[in-house]
Amino acid sequence: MARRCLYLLALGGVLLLGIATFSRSKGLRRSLRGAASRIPSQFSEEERVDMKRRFSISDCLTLTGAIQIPTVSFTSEDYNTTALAEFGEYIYKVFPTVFSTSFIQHEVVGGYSHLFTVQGSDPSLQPYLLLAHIDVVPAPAEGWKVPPFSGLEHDGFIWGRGTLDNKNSVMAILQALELLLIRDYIPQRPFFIALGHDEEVSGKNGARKISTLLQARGVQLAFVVDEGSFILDGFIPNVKKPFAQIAVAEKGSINLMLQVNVTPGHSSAPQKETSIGILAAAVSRLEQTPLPNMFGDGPLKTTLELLANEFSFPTNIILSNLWLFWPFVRRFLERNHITNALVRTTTALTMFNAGIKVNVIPSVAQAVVNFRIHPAQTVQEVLELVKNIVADDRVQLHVLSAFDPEPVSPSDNQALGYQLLRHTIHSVFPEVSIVAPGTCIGNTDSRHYKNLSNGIYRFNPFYLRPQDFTGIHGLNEKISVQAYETHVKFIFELIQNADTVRVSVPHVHEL
Ligand SMILES: CCCCCCCC/C=C\CCCCCCCC(=O)NCC(=O)O
Ligand SMILES: [Zn+2]
Ligand SMILES: [Zn+2]
Repeated sequence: MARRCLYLLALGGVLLLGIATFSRSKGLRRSLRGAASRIPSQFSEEERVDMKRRFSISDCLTLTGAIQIPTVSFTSEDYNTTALAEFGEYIYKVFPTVFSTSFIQHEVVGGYSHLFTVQGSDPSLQPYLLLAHIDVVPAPAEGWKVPPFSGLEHDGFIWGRGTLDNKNSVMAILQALELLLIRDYIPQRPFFIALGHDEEVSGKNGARKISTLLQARGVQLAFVVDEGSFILDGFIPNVKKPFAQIAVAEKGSINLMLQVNVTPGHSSAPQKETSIGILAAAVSRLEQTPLPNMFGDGPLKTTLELLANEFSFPTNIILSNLWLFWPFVRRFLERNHITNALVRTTTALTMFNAGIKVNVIPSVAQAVVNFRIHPAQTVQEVLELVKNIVADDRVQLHVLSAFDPEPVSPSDNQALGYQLLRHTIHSVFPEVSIVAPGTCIGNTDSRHYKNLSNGIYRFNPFYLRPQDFTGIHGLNEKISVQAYETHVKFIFELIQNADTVRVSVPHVHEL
C-alpha cells in the first residue's frame, strides 16, 4: 500500500512538472494520457552515429548516403529519375521500422514522391501533415570546397547539396519517426508525411498530386509544417539575439519571358537597334525600377513590433513606435537585399539568350525575369506595373508560370499548428526567447495544400546566418552534425507534442 502511495505521489509530481513546463505557452494545455507516456528525446551514441551516416555517408558498402544520391531537378520535365528511384529504395532500406509498421501506409505518388499515412490511435483528432522534398537544385562542382554530392564530414559539418534544402527535413522526419516506433510509440493524432520529388521545379508532379489524392479522400488537415523559415541569426543589424521566425505567409511568383523579334541580317550593316539591344534596355529598366515598397502590409510589421525590445537604443524606441517612424523603417529595410525581399515584389533577371554567330544579327532575343510577389500584391497588379515599366511594344511579354501569394495563416492562441511549433521551439531551443510570425521569401510545396488547411507553417528547426543562406542554391551548402541531430530531436518532440498539446477553446461567458 505504502509503495502504491509513493508511486502515485511520484506520478502526480511528474504530471505537475509537465503541466508547469507547459504553462509558459499561453493558450496550450496538455492531455494527461499523453503526459504519462512521453518518450524523452535522448539518443544513444550508436543511434547518433547511425543517424549521421544515413544522412551523409552510409557505412555499408552497397549503400550511399542520402546526400550522395544526386536527386537533381533541372526543369519540371527534366529531373534525375534514376536518382529519385534510388532514393526511394534507400529510405526503404534505412528506415525498416517505418516501412513495416502495421499502422503506417506507404504510397508512391507521381512516380517518385512518397506519402506516408500514419493512423493515430485516436481517429477523432484531426490529422496534420509534415512536408519535405527529396529533389535538389543542380550543383556544378566548380567553387565547392568538397564535391557537392560527397556528403563528406569536415570540422563538425556535413557538406553537400541538400544538407539545408531539404534532405535534412526528409531524413530528420523519417529518422524521428523510426526512433519513436523503435521505442514502441503509438501516435494518437493521425498524420501524413509527404516527400515531394519536384519542389524545386514547381511541385506539379509530386506535391500537387499528393494534395489531389488527399482531397479525393476527403482529408482536411489541422495544420501543415514545411520548410521555409529558420531561427534567424544576424539578418537584421543590431538585433541582440537570434529569433525564431515561423513563416505564416509565402510570396507569390511570376516567371515572365520577354521576347524581341527583328529581321535578321548581316552584322556589317546593323540597324540602329538590334533585338539584343532592345531587350537589354527593357530588362535594365526593370532592374533599375524596383516595384513599390509595401512595408506596412503583411506580417512584417508584427514581427518587428515583437522584436522591438531585442534592439538597443534607439532602434527599440523606433520599432515600438512604428506609427511614427514607419517611413524611416521602410527606407531602412530596402537597403539590404534580404530585408528588401520582405518589403516588396522582387525583380530578378535570371536568363538571357540571343545570338547564333558572331556576324549575324539575331532575329530573336529572349530573357526570363523571376518576380517574387509581396503578400499584399497580385499577379495581375505586378503584370500591369511591369508593362508600364517596359513601355515598349516591340517587347512581347509571355507569362511562363504565375501564382498569387499564399493566404496568411493564423498565429493567434487558438492556432494549433503555430502554437505547437512555438511550444516545441521553446522546449528544444530554450535559449530562443522570441518566436514571431513572418513571410517566406521563397516558394515551397506547402502552397499545393492550401485547399486542405488554413494553417500552413514554414519552419526549419536550425539556426541560419546570412553566410549559411548563401549555401542554399549556392556554393558549399552544409549543416553541422549537431544541427542535424537537433533537427531529429525537434521532429521527435513535435510528433509527441501533437498528441499531447491542445489549444484552449475560447472561454464563453454565459449570460
Ligand atoms: C524581420 C525578419 C527578417 C527575416 C529575414 C529573412 C531571411 C530569410 C532567409 C532565408 C529564406 C530562404 C527561404 C528558403 C525556402 C526556399 C525553398 C526553395 O528553394 N524553393 C524554391 C524557390 O523558391 O524557387
Ligand atoms: Zn527547399
Ligand atoms: Zn530550394
